[in-house]
Amino acid sequence: KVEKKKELEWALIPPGEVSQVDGIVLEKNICNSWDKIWNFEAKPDDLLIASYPKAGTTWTQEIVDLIQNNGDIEKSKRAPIHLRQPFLEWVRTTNSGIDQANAMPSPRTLKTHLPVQLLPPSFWEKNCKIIYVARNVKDNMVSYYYFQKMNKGLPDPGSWDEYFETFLSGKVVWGSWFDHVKGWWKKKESHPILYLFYEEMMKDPKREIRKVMEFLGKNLKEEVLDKIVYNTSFDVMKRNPMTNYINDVKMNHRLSPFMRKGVTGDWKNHFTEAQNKQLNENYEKNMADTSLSFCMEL
Ligand SMILES: Nc1ncnc2c1ncn2[C@@H]1O[C@H](COP(=O)(O)O)[C@@H](OP(=O)(O)O)[C@H]1O
Ligand SMILES: CCc1ccc(OS(=O)(=O)O)cc1
Repeated sequence: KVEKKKELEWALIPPGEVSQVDGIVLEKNICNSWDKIWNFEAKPDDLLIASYPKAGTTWTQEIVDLIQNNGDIEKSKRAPIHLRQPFLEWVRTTNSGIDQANAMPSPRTLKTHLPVQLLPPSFWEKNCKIIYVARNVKDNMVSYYYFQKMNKGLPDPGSWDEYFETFLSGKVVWGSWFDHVKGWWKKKESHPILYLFYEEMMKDPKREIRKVMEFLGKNLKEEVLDKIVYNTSFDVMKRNPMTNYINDVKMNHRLSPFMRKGVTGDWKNHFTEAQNKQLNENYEKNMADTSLSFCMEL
């Protein structure tokens, strides 16, 4: 009965409305608050975790939080991840990521999905450390499709075939995957950015966690690193109410859980042969001007 009530309540929530900032599709709430977001005052000791949506942001956030807390699991369970690390551009009627960040003591860790050109300039001026995480386009697209289906904060994605075209056109919330990953990759040349890959995190989580630790200037014992690897594994994070967004009223986990599959190569279960060919051609064209490369299967 409770489940049925929740289902009805979710069905009544209108899907997210969008508008644009400088040609980038964003949630309408974000566009309406753009001046406040753009003028956000970063501090030199802020750490920013940036990504295209569904690239492994939450995974990276939990790794960072556990490193900062020397692997203390209980400390990382102090609050849901979006309260521990405010989502910079997130806006709701009574609250926003900016308000949360402004009310927080330093050192702060923040999260954003903004493309590099829309990041508030104070992050560059204050030379803040940034961790960017990227995921191969095919799995990223599949994951985003399911997320748009289950999250009423975003527009309904339509059918898979429709979404495939929308995604490739770049007219999805937070913009083109290609421009996002390339823009942040380029910025790495002039700014302290640790650029991580979801697929590398899957292949060797301990190696990637160590990279994060070194970037943060920490030195943790091997057993602490092992503990972090275990507690940030997909199965553990899926069961952790502080990382699985289970209490977010806009998300319908019965339709598709936030912690969905956590694998590389699930795109093979969704792409038709024709779609795979179209994407490969599109990929070649769009990635011709970058040294960035991705692994599509492990
Ligand atoms: N610890 C973990 N290990 C592997 N994948 C994880 C993970 N935690 C979250 N994910 C996956 O990362 C994606 C969500 O990314 P984000 O946090 O950026 O929204 C989802 O992918 P899938 O939908 O492919 O399962 C989710 O399952
Ligand atoms: C629409 C708001 C929203 C909420 C949560 C999100 O999660 S994630 O950043 O993709 O992990 C994204 C957008």
